[in-house]
Amino acid sequence: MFPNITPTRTEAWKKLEKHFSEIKQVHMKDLFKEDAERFNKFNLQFEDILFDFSKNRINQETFDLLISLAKETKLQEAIDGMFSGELINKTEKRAVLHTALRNRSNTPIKVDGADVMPDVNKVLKQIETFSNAIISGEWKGYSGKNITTIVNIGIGGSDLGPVMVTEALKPYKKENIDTYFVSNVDATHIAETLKKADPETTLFMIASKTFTTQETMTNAHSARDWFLEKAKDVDHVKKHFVAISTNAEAVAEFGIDTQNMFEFWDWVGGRYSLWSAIGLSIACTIGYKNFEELLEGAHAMDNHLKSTPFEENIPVILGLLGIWYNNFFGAQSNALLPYDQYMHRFAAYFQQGDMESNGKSVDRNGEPVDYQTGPIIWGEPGTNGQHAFYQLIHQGTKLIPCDFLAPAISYNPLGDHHDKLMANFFAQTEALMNGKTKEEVLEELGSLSEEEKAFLPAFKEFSGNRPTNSFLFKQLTPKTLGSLIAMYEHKIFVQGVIWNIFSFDQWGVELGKQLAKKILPELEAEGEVTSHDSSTNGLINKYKALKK
Ligand SMILES: O=P(O)(O)OC[C@H]1O[C@H](O)[C@@H](O)[C@@H](O)[C@@H]1O
Repeated sequence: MFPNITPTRTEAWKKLEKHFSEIKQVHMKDLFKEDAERFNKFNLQFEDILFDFSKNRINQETFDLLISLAKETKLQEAIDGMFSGELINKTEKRAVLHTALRNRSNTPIKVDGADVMPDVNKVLKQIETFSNAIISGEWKGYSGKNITTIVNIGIGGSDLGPVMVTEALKPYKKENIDTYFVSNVDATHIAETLKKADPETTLFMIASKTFTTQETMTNAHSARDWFLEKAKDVDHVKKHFVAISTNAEAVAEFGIDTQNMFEFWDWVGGRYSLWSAIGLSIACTIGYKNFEELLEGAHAMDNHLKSTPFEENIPVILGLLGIWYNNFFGAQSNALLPYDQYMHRFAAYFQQGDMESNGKSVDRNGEPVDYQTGPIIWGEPGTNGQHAFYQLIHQGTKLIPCDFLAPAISYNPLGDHHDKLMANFFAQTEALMNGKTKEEVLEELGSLSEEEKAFLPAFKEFSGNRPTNSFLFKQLTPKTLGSLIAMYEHKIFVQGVIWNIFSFDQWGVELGKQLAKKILPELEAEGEVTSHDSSTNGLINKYKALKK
């Protein structure tokens, strides 16, 4: 049985509250001074990834109490439940098995008594065959030319993962294939993309789990119209349109040959679907072997989560540290700061991953929670972020726990760029931890007037004691990226279990969708709209007047 325990009622939580009142004033600087072994105690190595969590506002007691919180909330049972195909997404009565998509050991995983692995392997084979045919040029467009452009049309989970991964793994990109992503229903997105495409050499991937999403269907129809304007014959559609979906009926209705459909299943959540056929654009961009490496990396992290004691379990510790700041220090957000330009969509990807999963305010019994749940996720790659928002992280009134991520080896070994980049990474985490005292400021101000010395230090002081996690890995290979993504996926899972919320549904995105459907005909009809509140009526009517 999946656990259902209110975290705030556990012994560990009560102890953590008491412990928090004792440790909240303690400065990390002193913790480092007191213990020369602190780094050694609070770092873990997973394959090529070093996880340093020593720059956190914790001591051994905090760590032990957090681990007991995970144990008391029966996290291990929850992990076992997810991996074994239990219907843990209870509000949708579904299993949660993105881990099966990358189950490289191929052990049977059962949903409703049937092993899902044969189907998973069948679709993987289909992805392999198809991506090889596209990359090799064996697959031809209607006029006999090779495919050179892929346009993936999807949104949310059917877009963000492939966007993030194809950007992150650009060094592995096949030279003869250019991949674009269209998500927004704003016509600008598709119009600007199609300017770069030629119908004879373009392949559209219509990616939608439900195949009913308004944005995706609208873009798909516009793409089809654009294609047919030149290709003329509807029979040519099958060479230029493939579908990725769980909804075969809707795919056929759209006019895509179901032979060109790549299936996935309702036990794959949209935001956890890049490992499924939704990853087809990834495989066609970087090659199937590299896509498989991505799966390997994720699988290795899955095994780590499943079978490593919590004390050495990276996603578990990452999740617990997040809870420590979120629920005890009152931190509201978590910044993801990759020092790798290729990872520039990483934070955007986990905005959906984390916020759609844990942005919930009722527990597993349907009762409102009286404690904080999912954080706001944000971030930009370093050093851009440094020159934009780090001011607030260093000296603002909000505590913002940050994750720094970087490779030791750059794919672009140009001059001393990478050392400079990394010098900034290390300097930032050090500065956030140490801060700068009044004495240090005064020393720097040596030659200034007494008046300035009295006035300026208040502004130039840094309190420090701002927590960071550091992830330093050898190089951003497909395998390492797979592990990093799975690590954050599992961090989200761990937190959802402890907060006793359902992490795998997303009812909160429905209301806006429903209302938009209702408003659309009102925009197209003649006359004034009066069916809403005065603000909404006013805006709609102004819009109708302006667009005339
Ligand atoms: O793949 P689909 O079905 O088009 O859904 C796209 C997105 O729609 C909604 O915003 C949510 O349900 C997301 O989780 C999902 O990723």
